[in-house]
Amino acid sequence: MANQDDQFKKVVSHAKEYGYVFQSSEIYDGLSAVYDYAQNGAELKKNIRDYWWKAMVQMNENIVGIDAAIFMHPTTWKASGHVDAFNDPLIDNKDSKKRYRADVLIEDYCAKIEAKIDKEVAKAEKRFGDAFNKEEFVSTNGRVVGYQEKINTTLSRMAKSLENEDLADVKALIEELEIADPLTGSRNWTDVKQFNLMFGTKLGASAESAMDLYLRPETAQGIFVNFLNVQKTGRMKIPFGIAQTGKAFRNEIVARQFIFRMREFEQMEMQFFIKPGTQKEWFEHWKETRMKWHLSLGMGQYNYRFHDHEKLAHYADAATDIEFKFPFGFKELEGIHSRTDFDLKQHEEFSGKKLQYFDHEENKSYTPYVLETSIGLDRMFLAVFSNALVEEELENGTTRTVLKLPSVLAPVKAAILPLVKKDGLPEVARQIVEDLKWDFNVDYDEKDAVGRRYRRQDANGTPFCITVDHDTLEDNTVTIRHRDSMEQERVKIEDLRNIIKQEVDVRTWLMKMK
Ligand SMILES: Nc1ncnc2c1ncn2[C@@H]1O[C@H](COP(=O)(O)OP(=O)(O)OP(=O)(O)O)[C@@H](O)[C@H]1O
Repeated sequence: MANQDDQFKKVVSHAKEYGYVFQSSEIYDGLSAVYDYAQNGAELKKNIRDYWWKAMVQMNENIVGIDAAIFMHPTTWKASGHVDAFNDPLIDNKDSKKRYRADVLIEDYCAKIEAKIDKEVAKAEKRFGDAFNKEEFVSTNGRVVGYQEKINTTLSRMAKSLENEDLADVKALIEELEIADPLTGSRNWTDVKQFNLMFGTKLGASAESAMDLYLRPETAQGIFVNFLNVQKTGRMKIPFGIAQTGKAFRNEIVARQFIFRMREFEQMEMQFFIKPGTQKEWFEHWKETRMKWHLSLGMGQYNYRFHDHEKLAHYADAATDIEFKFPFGFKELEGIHSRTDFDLKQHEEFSGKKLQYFDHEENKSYTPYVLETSIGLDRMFLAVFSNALVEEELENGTTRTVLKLPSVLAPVKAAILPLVKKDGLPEVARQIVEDLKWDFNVDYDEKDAVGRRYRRQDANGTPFCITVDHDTLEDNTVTIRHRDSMEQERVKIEDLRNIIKQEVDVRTWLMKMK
């Protein structure tokens, strides 16, 4: 656990030190769970967004993108169910005055038991060596079976109580399990209450005419209310999708883990409108397609897993999460939901407008079913960034910090370095910058010895360093150094553009989805 914590701390401090993520309003001591993307972070974020947009919109003839407003008519949120049901159960500790999510306290309790199971497994693995059969061990070892049962009964009781809105039982469970405030150890809890996560605001100048509004807690509803507009003006035929990226806001009770859980964040969502009855096939299709998108970035298959939901939201008939192994364990990165016709039907009812599709092949109208893929851009940023940050032991006994970002996403694609600040080398290097900047985001760096500059660019995730030396003046060649292998080769200046393009081009990466 200490290792995971250390790794996570390194991620957070590296993100600050190299201009990726800053605490918002830091000079005023920050604002809890709100972050700003800095000069490199903004580029990385934009590149992730573009990579998603190209895979979803540009590569699919039947998917189009929109950009709906953050403010929406307040009835939208009544229809969607957010006003009544977008709640988290909260509990306060009377002594520490700290507020927690009751379900998270219980889940953390279970995670601790899970850690005990892992410990037992590791011990047994050490004892039995190659003869160890994990599956058999966890299903027969008395202590492990007991732990597992405890987790199962706890989680299923919690799920049932939450579903039945039996908040008294959630509190009873916390008391029975003797769960204490993680900060102070106090068990002096208030009752569990529901807390709506939407931020409210007002539209209009005078108090009398002002209208209560919400900041959208998800981007999906902007797609649903525009469903017919897009379908008609784009002459879209089912099956088709509408995608959008944009800010969403949730007043999370406990926002923690850096940019994993924020109060202002960005989503990349796509709603795919389909014929009723075909949702199972499309659910499988999008599960597979979205996983391929993740794997195309080469961040290791073992870092991903599906988590199929047993307990479904009221609007869904199937749901799965793509979980990623963050520095603090496997957690949801993306949700794929089969949302039935719930949203369109609700908006029909609340607006009084028909939101149906006329199917020319079947010669009838129906309310389409919807398959949703929804991923948090900030979470994806954290996945990419934390996975990329490594410390490597080098042959000469030193270590280097390197940010092995997928080169298609790296903020700066190449750094151009004159070996020395004289003899006309800076001028040649500047000329290369002038030439490459039309195609790529490149950096010019002449400060410090070249070895230090290499290290700086490694830590910044720059895939290529291009060094201009005295031979360049003779034969128009430069040294190009590859970030991950540290290999260097001599190439012609005129070939640089193609060499870089081949490596960082979206096409090269997205082709891996095929
Ligand atoms: N507070 C948040 N901060 C950053 N990203 C978020 C936040 N809430 C949701 N997301 C992202 O939006 C995606 C889709 O939203 P969805 O409503 O399905 O999340 P969720 O199931 O409420 O997430 P969680 O269970 O982690 O709260 C999530 O998979 C996640 O990547």
